[in-house]
Amino acid sequence: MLSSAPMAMRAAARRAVRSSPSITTAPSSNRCVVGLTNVRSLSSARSARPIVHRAVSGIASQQRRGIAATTNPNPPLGKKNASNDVPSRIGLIGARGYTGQALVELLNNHPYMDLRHVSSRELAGQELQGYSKRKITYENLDAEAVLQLDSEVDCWIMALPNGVCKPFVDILNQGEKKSLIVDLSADYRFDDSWTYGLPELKKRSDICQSSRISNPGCYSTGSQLGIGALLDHIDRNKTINVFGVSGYSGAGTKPSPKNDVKLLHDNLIAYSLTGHIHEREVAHSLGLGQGEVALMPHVSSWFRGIHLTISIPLKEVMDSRTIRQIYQDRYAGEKLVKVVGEAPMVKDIAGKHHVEIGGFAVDSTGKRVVVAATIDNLSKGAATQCLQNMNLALGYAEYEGIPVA
Ligand SMILES: NC(=O)C1=CN([C@@H]2O[C@H](COP(=O)(O)OP(=O)(O)OC[C@H]3O[C@@H](n4cnc5c(N)ncnc54)[C@H](OP(=O)(O)O)[C@@H]3O)[C@@H](O)[C@H]2O)C=CC1
Ligand SMILES: CC(=O)N[C@@H](CCC(=O)OP(=O)(O)O)C(=O)O
Repeated sequence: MLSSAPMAMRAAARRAVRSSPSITTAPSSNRCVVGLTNVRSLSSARSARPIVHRAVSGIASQQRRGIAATTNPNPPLGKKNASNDVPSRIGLIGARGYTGQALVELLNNHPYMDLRHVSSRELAGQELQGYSKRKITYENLDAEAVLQLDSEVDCWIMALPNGVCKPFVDILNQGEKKSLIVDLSADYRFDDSWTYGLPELKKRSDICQSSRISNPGCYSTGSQLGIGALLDHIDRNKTINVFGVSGYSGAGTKPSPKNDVKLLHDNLIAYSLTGHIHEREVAHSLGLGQGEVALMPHVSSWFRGIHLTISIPLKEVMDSRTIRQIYQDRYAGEKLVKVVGEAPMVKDIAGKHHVEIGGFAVDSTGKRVVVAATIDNLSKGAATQCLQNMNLALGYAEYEGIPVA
């Protein structure tokens, strides 16, 4: 919950901070140093203590919020710095959808984030349910309206279908204030001016300093974490095959055969068996060539959770134990990746925030391993990863507000 101080008092405090004559712009040369220090702090925060108040405060995020760098840019863990009393103000575009709902739930439990605006064309005028920190009414916000509200928001989350959020991004790009934008769609995942927010495999320091974060989706995140640890051992002349089955929430709320519960009953539907956009995304992001990864997606009758069976060709003979150890070493300390022995089950991952990787069955040649991974498409496949990225970019401890099992 947010602090119990009345809203008016906190608003006055925020105005005071913003209008402070002592506010200056930190020299750009400081940014990288602070960013790197942040990353070190984050690692120690992860291993050292469960509760970290706004222990790291990214210069980039302070500048976005009009707050000067403090003289001590890296305050001790557990101590608040000057900006800590001011929760980050969040706008959620596409709040009616499945990922939007998952984000509302997470933000409701985040100690330093304050949801301010939620948009839905269908629910405009209705009260947002499941958010207890304040009363919020759904608004129908177009791009112009979002720009008008930008001064009241530190971070916009775009939880819109693919191909819809460009006008919002374009208009915010024109504005002077560079609020953080995290986009859940696939629209900017190949755009080099955006940061691809997969913390476990990319540079956290880049995410910390970014104001445009493209959030990888469910198949992409599960596949990359399932393959990424073995990159140095893959036979690049052969194809990595990923057989995936998703729960139907992966298809969103817009009615289609892929979320038709009647059609899915006792059924499994294969779709986009070649050329799915996430196939290209996985290869691109892992630094592999087109055609090196084959993704075969399916959807079935459960609501949330994805199972991925990944067959990886190896360039040398390896055994199961060695491979499992490679995964354990690669993901040591990562709270949202669990390496297990047996192939994980999709029923165990629903509602959880991590990815589980196991199986590690090596065939009789010793040159092919089959790895199984499970991920909740709405959590680590979308909302949890979004919050992880927001925490990093807004200067909070990476797992703040994320129930880590
Ligand atoms: N579902 C999943 O498991 C995952 C989804 N994603 C990605 O996240 C994004 C959101 O997915 P999801 O929550 O499932 O989608 P939903 O279909 O459940 O929700 C879409 C949301 O966008 C709004 N919306 C739809 N069309 C428009 C439009 N033209 N203009 C403005 N608002 C619109 C809808 O509200 P309203 O119609 O009321 O305005 C709704 O709130 C997608 O890009 C998806 O690819 C990523 C990972 C996993
Ligand atoms: C069952 C189903 O339809 N799933 C979606 C994947 C959802 C997802 O991964 O979202 P991103 O598109 O943002 O990555 C699909 O195949 O397009």
